[in-house]
Amino acid sequence: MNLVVVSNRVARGMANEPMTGGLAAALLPVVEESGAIWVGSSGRVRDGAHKEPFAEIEALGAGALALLDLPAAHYGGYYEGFANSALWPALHSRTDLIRASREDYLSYREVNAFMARALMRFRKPETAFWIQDYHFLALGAELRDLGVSQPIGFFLHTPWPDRATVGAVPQHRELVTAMLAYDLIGFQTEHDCENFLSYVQSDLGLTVADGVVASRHGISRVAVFPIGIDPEKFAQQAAKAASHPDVSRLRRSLNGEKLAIGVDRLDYSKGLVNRINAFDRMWSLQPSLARTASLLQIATPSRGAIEAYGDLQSELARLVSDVNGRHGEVDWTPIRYLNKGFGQTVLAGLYRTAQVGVVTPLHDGMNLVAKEYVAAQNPADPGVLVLSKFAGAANELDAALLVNPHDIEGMARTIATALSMPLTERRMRWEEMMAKLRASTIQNWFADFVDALQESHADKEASVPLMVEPPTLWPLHSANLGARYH
Ligand SMILES: O=P(O)(O)OC[C@H]1O[C@H](O[C@H]2O[C@H](CO)[C@@H](O)[C@H](O)[C@H]2O)[C@H](O)[C@@H](O)[C@@H]1O
Ligand SMILES: O=c1ccn([C@@H]2O[C@H](COP(=O)(O)OP(=O)(O)O)[C@@H](O)[C@H]2O)c(=O)[nH]1
Repeated sequence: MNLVVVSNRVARGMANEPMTGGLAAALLPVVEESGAIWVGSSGRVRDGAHKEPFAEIEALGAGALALLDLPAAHYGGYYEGFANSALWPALHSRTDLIRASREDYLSYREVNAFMARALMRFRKPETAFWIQDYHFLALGAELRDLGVSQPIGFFLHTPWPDRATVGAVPQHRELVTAMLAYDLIGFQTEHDCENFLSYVQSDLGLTVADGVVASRHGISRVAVFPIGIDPEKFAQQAAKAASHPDVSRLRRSLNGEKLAIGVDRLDYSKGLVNRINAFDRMWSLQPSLARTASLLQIATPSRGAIEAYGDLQSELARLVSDVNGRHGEVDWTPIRYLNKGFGQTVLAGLYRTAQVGVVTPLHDGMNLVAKEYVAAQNPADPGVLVLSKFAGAANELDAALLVNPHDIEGMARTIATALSMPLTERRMRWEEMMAKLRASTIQNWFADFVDALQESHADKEASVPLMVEPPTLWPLHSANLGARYH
């Protein structure tokens, strides 16, 4: 099989450069090993690109990376507009932040159609396409319109919210209908899957049986594939990074003080404000923790051209300065706040230096930082993970100290508990979490999805004759909707 992986964000094979987000970080090693072609945005735009797609192609491990210049006229409406100001807030249940214009939607559809045309260059008879994330909900349907009959799978890295929240996106019906062109639709959690199937049944009136949806596109299988990391590789990196200058400088600066660490894109879904408020509350409730425990918060700038992100950056800067002003001492800064990115090797060393990892999103598809923090720990003296129950990672990492990020006082107490947890309990919890990470690696995730895609496609091919007479074989909930979709 010849695999073509498509995502908006791609990573080049440079381990010492900061990754922009978990999708690129997770895919890089597996795409490198698999020999797939990875197609994504070059980050540059080009006038008239839609007439003739331009791709710079470079080697990536056993495969290749194709970096496409996206059409200049539509890039803003697609990326900052519809993808990140309509879909992202909706998918993270922030309907108050949705900014959805018809123009942006059309740009989004233009870029999906453009990507489909660009992909034709990589299509062979044995090609399977694997499309990543909310930037390309309609790409499968565009490919089918171009006559692609090969397997096409889709994986969503973010949460999929409840029906009412999906319904807040004006074009929800068109988009979800387009998604049904995929043979396989993967989600991070069981809950996301259930929400999607409930939408498809109730809002589109389609039949669902055993996770399989029947629509005018044929059948699509919906299943859960929780994304993982390579825990052994991360553990090795963390041990090696102890001598990295940034890591040793951090250790020296601590003077025996305990450290909590947070590493996030500067995004409103990550619960950064709530987290800082929880530390503020902790130092107020337990003044003995002042001077003895501090927070290192790395908040990597993200999507800075979008107003909600700019507002959050200003709010956090004010909040951190206020907390440091109130709790700080001449020789002690409670929160070290960094607005920059680090390479993963250094990050691994920073995670291992910290006694507590704090990951407190309000909603998060998975959150790989939570998994990386666990993998980076010293097995003889592991740190404690404080994890939001609203991160996808909480399904597997239930031996973490799970918190509700809306409960500031509860989080403050839990962080204090984590800072003083005895070694036996830390080891017990860490071993349990590490076993889960080893059982569900990024390599397994990749292989499981690709296998399931082949199977789903074979099932779809076998089911085509059945679709000729849908009313008998695929009874619908409502005759009206049936007429529209079959
Ligand atoms: O590409 P950007 O706009 O800079 O954003 C970075 C990525 O953010 C999101 O990452 C998600 O994928 C992770 C891996 O599955 C998951 O752990 C996390 O919960 C998600 O938020 C986004 O979904 C990606 O498309 C972006 O590239
Ligand atoms: O300065 C940084 C901050 C983050 N990351 C990486 O970015 C990814 C973040 O993924 P996560 O799933 O936690 O969240 P996302 O940003 O994708 O929403 C992780 O692999 C981090 O190691 C990085 O390389 N450098």
